[in-house]
Formats: sequence, structure tokens, C-alpha cells
Amino acid sequence: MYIAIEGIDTAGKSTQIEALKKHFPDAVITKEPGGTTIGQEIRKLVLSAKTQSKRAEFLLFLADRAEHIKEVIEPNLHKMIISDRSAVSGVAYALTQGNISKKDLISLNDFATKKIYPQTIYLLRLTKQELEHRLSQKELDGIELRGSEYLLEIQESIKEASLLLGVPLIEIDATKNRDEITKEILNNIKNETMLKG
Ligand SMILES: Nc1ncnc2c1ncn2[C@@H]1O[C@H](COP(=O)(O)OP(=O)(O)O)[C@@H](O)[C@H]1O
Ligand SMILES: Cc1cn([C@H]2C[C@H](O)[C@@H](COP(=O)(O)OP(=O)(O)O)O2)c(=O)[nH]c1=O
Repeated sequence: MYIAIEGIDTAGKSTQIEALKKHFPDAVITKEPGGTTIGQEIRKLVLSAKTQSKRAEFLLFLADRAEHIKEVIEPNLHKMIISDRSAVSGVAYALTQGNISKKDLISLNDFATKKIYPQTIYLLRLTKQELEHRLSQKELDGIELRGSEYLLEIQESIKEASLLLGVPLIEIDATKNRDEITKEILNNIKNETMLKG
């Protein structure tokens, strides 16, 4: 089972993945961008926000994704895979830039992923107030410096992206406490496993 945790920066993705690790000690835990050796180089490059072309930025994320699918996802599809972000982030961030058509976003992601997408994504959803509080507590990278309004727009785009890619989305209130959120994700995973099995 391949699932991804999605949400804007500071939504609590890494926190939840750390908690899920304890419940699934044999799971493959991974992330985008930067889940492979080459991906770590691409991640550094792309998060430095030095690219002048939004298309170049998008293609760097896609290159990271293609490598990630080949090296991490495809060989482990028989196992539990939990990923911090997925193609859904890629489409959501690009939708907000608005310079690549929806048709191209889908076909380019289909190409990079060979149409291997998460079975379900869990969207950790933040309020404006909580997002601004959490951003004020951390040192911001190039993308986070674009501000809370931009990130909230992306939060909305994540839903559209999941529809475009045909990936089911489960929405979770990310302002709840950490343990409650973990419990909610675990319950959903249990239900999905029962439905599948
Ligand atoms: N449920 C929560 N309630 C309050 N603070 C949280 C919660 N989950 C995470 N945080 C805090 O918010 C910040 C961002 O969390 P993190 O897991 O790094 O988010 P992300 O990986 O989505 O960027 C961290 O300081 C973390 O401790
Ligand atoms: C996967 C992906 C991420 N991104 C952005 C989202 C994040 O701002 C950044 C990835 O950093 P990440 O480590 O996921 O950020 P955080 O832990 O703070 O949530 O790249 C894209 O713009 N396109 C993509 O395809």
C-alpha cells in the first residue's frame, strides 16, 4: 500500500510520519523532493529558489519524482510505503503558478510516474491563523517566503490536484493535537486495509 501525507509547509507532515513509523516499523518511509541520492541534490537546487523559469522549477520536481518512483516506489509496491508529499504536491504547486495547462500537468506527471500514484493521500489542513503562527516559529525556505496567502491557495489546489490525478483524498484537521491526528490516519489506514483485504 502506497500512501502519501500531503499539506502545505508546516501542516505537520514530518511530525505525523515520525509517529506512523512507530506503528509500521517495516514500512518504507520516504519523501518528495529528496527521497533518493540524486533527489537530494535536486532538492537543494530547487529549494534555493534560484531558477528564473517556473517551468524549469517544475521540471526539476518532476525529475526528482521520476527517480523516486523508479528507485523507491516501484521496487517496494508490495510493502507499506508512506511518503511525505507526492505528485499531488507537484500538481498543486504548479496549478497555483497557473502557467502550465491542466492537460500538460497530468500528462507530464503520468510520464514521470509511469502512472504510479498513491492509493490515498491524507491532506493535513491548516487554518490561516495556525499557519501564520507556525511560519513565525521557523526559518523559512525560498518557497515558504512566498507567504501565507500563497500557501493557503496551494492548500485549496491540493484538492483539485487530487481530483485531476484521480487520487482519493482524506482531509484531516491539522490544528488538532498530534496524537489525535495520528489516530485518525491510523483508523483510515485500517479501514482501507480491511476494504482491500
Ligand atoms: N498537531 C500539531 N499541533 C501543534 N503543532 C504541531 C502539530 N504538528 C506539528 N506541529 C509543529 O509544527 C511545525 C511544523 O511541523 P512539521 O511536521 O515539520 O510540518 P511539515 O513537515 O508539514 O512542514 C513543527 O514545529 C511541529 O512541531
Ligand atoms: C513535491 C513538490 C514540492 N514543492 C514544494 C513544497 C515545499 O515548499 C517544498 C518541499 O519542501 P518540504 O521539505 O516538503 O517542505 P516542508 O517540510 O516545509 O513542508 O517544495 C513544489 O513546489 N512542487 C513539488 O512538486
